[in-house]
Amino acid sequence: MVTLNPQALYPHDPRFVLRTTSYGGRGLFTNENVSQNTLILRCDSPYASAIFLDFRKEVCTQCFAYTFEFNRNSWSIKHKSAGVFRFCSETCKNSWVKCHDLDLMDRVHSAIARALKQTTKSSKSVQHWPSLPALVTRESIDAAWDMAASKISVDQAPVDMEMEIVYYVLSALIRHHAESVCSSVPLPADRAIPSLTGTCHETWESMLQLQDNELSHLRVRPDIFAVHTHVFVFLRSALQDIPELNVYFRTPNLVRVLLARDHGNSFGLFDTATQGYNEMFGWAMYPMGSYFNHDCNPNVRKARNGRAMEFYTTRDVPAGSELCISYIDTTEKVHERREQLALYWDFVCNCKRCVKDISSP
Ligand SMILES: C[S@@+](CC[C@H](N)C(=O)[O-])C[C@H]1O[C@@H](n2cnc3c(N)ncnc32)[C@H](O)[C@@H]1O
Repeated sequence: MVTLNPQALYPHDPRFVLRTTSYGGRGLFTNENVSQNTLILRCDSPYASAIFLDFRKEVCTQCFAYTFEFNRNSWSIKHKSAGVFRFCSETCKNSWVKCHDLDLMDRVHSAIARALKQTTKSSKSVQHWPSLPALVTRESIDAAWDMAASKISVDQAPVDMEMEIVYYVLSALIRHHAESVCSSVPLPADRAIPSLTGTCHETWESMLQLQDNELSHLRVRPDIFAVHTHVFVFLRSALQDIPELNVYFRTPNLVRVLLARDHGNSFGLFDTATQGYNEMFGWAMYPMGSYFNHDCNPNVRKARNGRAMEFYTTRDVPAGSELCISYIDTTEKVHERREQLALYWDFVCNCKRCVKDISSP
């Protein structure tokens, strides 16, 4: 059971406070006047992330630089571990190497490769799998998870989209393991996890404090249940001989709470060079950045800066105001904006601009 203590979440910065809003759970408010273009939050590194499989050769694992922005086809600097990780420079490769337990990474990636060989490839999502009943409730989701978790292994390999979630979950669990090692045996300074010492203190605990969107999401997308449970059973079977990680699969709880917070809280990773249409090549969770509610006339904008996500005010903001970003393209008309927010974010936007636009179309 997670105890929500929102006030304790921004202890490092007394300028901001989390409060419950009348319309959309908690929101982040400023205690002071903030002038335009102020950097109000910098999240140095995501807690969990994944690059879409199609982009793995083109996106730097460390700084997320995208080859397209540099007129190249792929990054050639690889880490020997299964050839999965590509980097734009030796500096990025070295930064990544410093923050990872390479022996563990090697064993995990060999285990995943072995598990993939033992399953059959299919272009369809998992077949003959427990599904959710028509009435989706907490209880029915619990029962369906128990049923799915009672499966010992899977015959069918995860499809590409599921493999991306496999890597996303792995990134979080490897990080969670590193935190537990850090808290018992402090790592030498040059092996410290950067974002634990950076502006934001992202931890498993800060991930747990995010809004749980499992029920609302599965009501809209019940098909995602098979995806999540397939990922869990596949990973549990693949990692059974990895003692550092197999402890996280004794029950589905850890993977489930992580995935329950992925939807609705994670950020798309987009290229930063293109004007107008930006290409999305992956997604990432920056827990401290996930308290900004949406507004169609936002006073905060987000900007990815390498691996970091930064948040800047778009105008002068008076003390006491809520700080909001936009989750969508706000140049769209009100009906399109509301449709997108309902479809992808499961809420009806009632921001001042939407209310005004609806009453005077
Ligand atoms: C990234 S979280 C923002 C923080 C969240 N309110 C909380 O308490 O953790 C996104 C979720 O906040 C709520 N939300 C954000 N903006 C909203 C809005 N304009 N109207 C209604 N709900 C909103 C929705 O539940 C959405 O899925």
